[in-house]
Amino acid sequence: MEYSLFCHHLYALSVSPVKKKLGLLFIMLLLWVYMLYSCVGFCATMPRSLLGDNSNNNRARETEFVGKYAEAESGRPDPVMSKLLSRAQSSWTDIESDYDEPTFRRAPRGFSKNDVEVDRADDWEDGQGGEPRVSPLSSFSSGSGSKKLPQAIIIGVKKGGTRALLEFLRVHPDIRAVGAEPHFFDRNYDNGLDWYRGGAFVGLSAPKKPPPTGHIGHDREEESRGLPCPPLELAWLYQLKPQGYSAQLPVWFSNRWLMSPTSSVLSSVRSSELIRDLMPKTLEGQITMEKTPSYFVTREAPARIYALSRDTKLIVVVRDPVTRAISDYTQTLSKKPDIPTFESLTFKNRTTGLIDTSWSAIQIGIYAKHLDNWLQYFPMEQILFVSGERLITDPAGELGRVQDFLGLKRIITDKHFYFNQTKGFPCLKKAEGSSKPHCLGKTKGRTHPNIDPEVVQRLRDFYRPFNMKFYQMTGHNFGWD
Ligand SMILES: Nc1ncnc2c1ncn2[C@@H]1O[C@H](COP(=O)(O)OS(=O)(=O)O)[C@@H](OP(=O)(O)O)[C@H]1O
Repeated sequence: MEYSLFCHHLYALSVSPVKKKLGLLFIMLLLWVYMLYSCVGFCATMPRSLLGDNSNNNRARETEFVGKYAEAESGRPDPVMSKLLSRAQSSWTDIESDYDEPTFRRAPRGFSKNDVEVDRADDWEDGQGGEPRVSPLSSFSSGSGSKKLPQAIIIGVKKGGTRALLEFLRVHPDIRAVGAEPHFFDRNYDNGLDWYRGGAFVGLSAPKKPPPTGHIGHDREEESRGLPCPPLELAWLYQLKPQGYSAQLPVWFSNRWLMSPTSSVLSSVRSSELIRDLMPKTLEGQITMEKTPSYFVTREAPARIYALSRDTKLIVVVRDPVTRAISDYTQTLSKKPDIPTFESLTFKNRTTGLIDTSWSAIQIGIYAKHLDNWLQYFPMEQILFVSGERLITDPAGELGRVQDFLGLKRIITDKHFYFNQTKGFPCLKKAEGSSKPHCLGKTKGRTHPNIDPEVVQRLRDFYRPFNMKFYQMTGHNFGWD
């Protein structure tokens, strides 16, 4: 019966020209609906960033998960997490941090001893903290992997050798590391998790609006190596130009976007004025890492990291606190040549010989005190102490310990290093993503000024009991005394 009805309709269509047209229209409509359906399916499989998926939905789902996790742990809403979660709702375009603002801009009252602690632009400026050497665009367009929050963090110490450790670790195929220091758990915590995982405008002068076309990422180091400017992944910028990026990468410079920046412009652009990408994409089994040495001395950092994940593995590169203090001072001196001498900054009162423990260069080296703060949240087994001294004399040995700690195969061995006589430090035979040898930049391994031996001795005496306590706590004698 149905069959004959269908035949009848077909017959009727074939005879009437009006019905013929109607039938044709109907078929076109069907085709159109089918195409629409396919397109919707395709869009759903596109990377969420391309779709501008900063949607509250996804964030809500994710934050709900983290929040529940934190709540379940404590049995009540976690205030740290609540703050984090509430901030995670803010829009991408609001992200503008004081990431790189040197203290002396904020405090025009002349030199403060502790400028040194907050003035942490060095990694960016020398390019060591630059972009991932593999263009993020490639992973973005291929859609391979996903951005994860770090499972392991190098939390300190400043001037301990943290950059060397991270650069060496990046050679491992199972490690993906953020080049720059995110400073999430100290300065940028209020930016929320999306900022930490994703990417952002950073710096004071970067505009809230994206450039008209692509975007940039560049640092001196990459330029000196002759690499092309790597574009940086930033979802909503790609939305503006989804077909790809231009080889002419615009740069925000002197309050405007330069569409064809010259190399001299690029080399003078402060990294804080670039658009940065944070977490790299990782594949299953790969570990995401970052390093921010100031975490170790940040009171709130342990609780914040714990709130995010109590399983985070922590690595601390420690170095003789006296040499560390001199290294710290040398860094400040390189930026502000007019500062007082190390000797005069060391003492509250030179005649009484009272050490000024409020000076961050001194304060950071009281490792036992800072470690105590971390042990309130993390067990000792979750913290690995790397010797900054051994990292120079036996990098492969220290890297072996780190790989074991991270549960990775020992892939980085002495075959990866050579000692560069000119640099005076071990360097990589091949850096990650390159076939060329790679030493750290000139801000690593500076020549230290000569310090009065009496002052050095006084500092050694000052640190000795704290060092002993630290050896006791870690179960390891670092041999500084
Ligand atoms: N392989 C290699 N190459 C160059 N430099 C090396 C290396 N290994 C360790 N170091 C030491 O690292 C010191 C800088 O430490 P950080 O990277 O932790 O500094 S920072 O806190 O990120 O500014 C730096 O301190 P200074 O010598 O005082 O400049 C170096 O001594």
